[in-house]
Amino acid sequence: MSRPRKEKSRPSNDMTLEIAEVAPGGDGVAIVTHQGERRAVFVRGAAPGDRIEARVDFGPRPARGQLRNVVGAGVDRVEPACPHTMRCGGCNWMQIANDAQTRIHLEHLRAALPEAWREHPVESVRATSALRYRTRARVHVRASGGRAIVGMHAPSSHEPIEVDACTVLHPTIERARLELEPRFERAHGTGDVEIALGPPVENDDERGHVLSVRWSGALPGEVYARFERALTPTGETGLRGASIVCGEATRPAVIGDPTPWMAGADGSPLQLAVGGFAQASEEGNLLLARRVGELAASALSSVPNAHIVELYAGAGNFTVLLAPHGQLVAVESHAGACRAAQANLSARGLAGAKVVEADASTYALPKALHLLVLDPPRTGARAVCEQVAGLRNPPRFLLYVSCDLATLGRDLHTLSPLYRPHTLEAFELFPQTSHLETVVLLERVR
Ligand SMILES: C[S@@+](CC[C@H](N)C(=O)[O-])C[C@H]1O[C@@H](n2cnc3c(N)ncnc32)[C@H](O)[C@@H]1O
Repeated sequence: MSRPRKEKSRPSNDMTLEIAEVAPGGDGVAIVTHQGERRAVFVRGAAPGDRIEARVDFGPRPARGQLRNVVGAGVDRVEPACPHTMRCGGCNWMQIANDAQTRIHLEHLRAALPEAWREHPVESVRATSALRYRTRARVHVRASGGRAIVGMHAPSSHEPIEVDACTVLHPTIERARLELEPRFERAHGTGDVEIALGPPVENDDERGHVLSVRWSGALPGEVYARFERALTPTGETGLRGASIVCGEATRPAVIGDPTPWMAGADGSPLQLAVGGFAQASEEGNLLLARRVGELAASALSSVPNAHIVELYAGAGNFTVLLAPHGQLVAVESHAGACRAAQANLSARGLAGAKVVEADASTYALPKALHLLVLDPPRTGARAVCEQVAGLRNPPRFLLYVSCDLATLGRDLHTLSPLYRPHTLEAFELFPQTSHLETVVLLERVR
């Protein structure tokens, strides 16, 4: 007599699943029949081709599976470089080989494109470092009873979890992260700390870091005193400055110089805004920004004194490369980023470019425009693309830099009747994660 199948004695939601593919959000997807219905089950931490045991919750749609055990590894599965990957919300693709990450990203990018553009060639640009690349980190602090926990968010949660080492952080950022916990001793409350790099120096080992702290209530004086004592001079790795905003305060307490910096793609340092946007990887950004500059230059090569608008300009990462090609207006909503962009332009003798502090989504585009550059946040640029689609004379070239495939796809659909793809490039700026940076240069068809 054959033994009864083990699955039958389990509760119905403990299942063996075959992972058919990975969804753009990063989860593995299995298709199962549940109560006579075909259901998709999304599982964090799964790789394509995996056979896994999972506890499945059919309540939400799609259903959610919690990975219990990998019983058969798919060909793309690797041993994660970090032991915390299932507890930490930071890197959702540590279990997928780097080559496969790139292949899946390209599949996701193609699927997001308007159908008529899916055969267009897509270049993939690999990150030079797949570990220790993040030059910016946000960590979460919870302090009570004299002790503080500094950690990353758990997946789909705002609870900080402690990790003894983070393999994707740049060594300077990782050192700074590990120094934080004792600095918050005897504090009470919760907070977020952004860790970024200080000004570039010749020897990268001597690069300092800066902190931007946002705390729920008041912080005791001894915490400020610890940050002050930690300040280190240029030429030594350590803290260059901190900006601390507590409770409802609108102005920060400033210790040292908290200005974050990164290497600019034109070879000069680029000042960033405290609390403003910064690309996640300095090294990856050099590849990205250089390419944006090259594509703009090639699009405008036959247009003397071109009119260029750059929306979502940040602190001028691309602005300083676009400004030499014509009359440029850069639009950004963060006041500190606008000041930094202006300073970066002035430091390069490019003060003729105009920086406008405004909402890009309602910014009225000028009638004659040769190039429009967009680098929106993950929510994309729906209103801008609708405005472009309604213009009598849309810009001849549109360069869209995106960090979110879903909103990029939506916006390209709006633009597709007017434009054809000139260049499509996928930048692996966030290795070990499902996130992808995309650069799309479009040329007007009529
Ligand atoms: C993805 S970042 C790009 C910044 C810059 N291109 C860079 O590479 O550093 C998006 C920028 O858009 C800004 N932003 C977000 N919403 C905005 C809006 N409605 N209007 C103008 N700028 C906005 C953010 O402050 C941020 O600086």
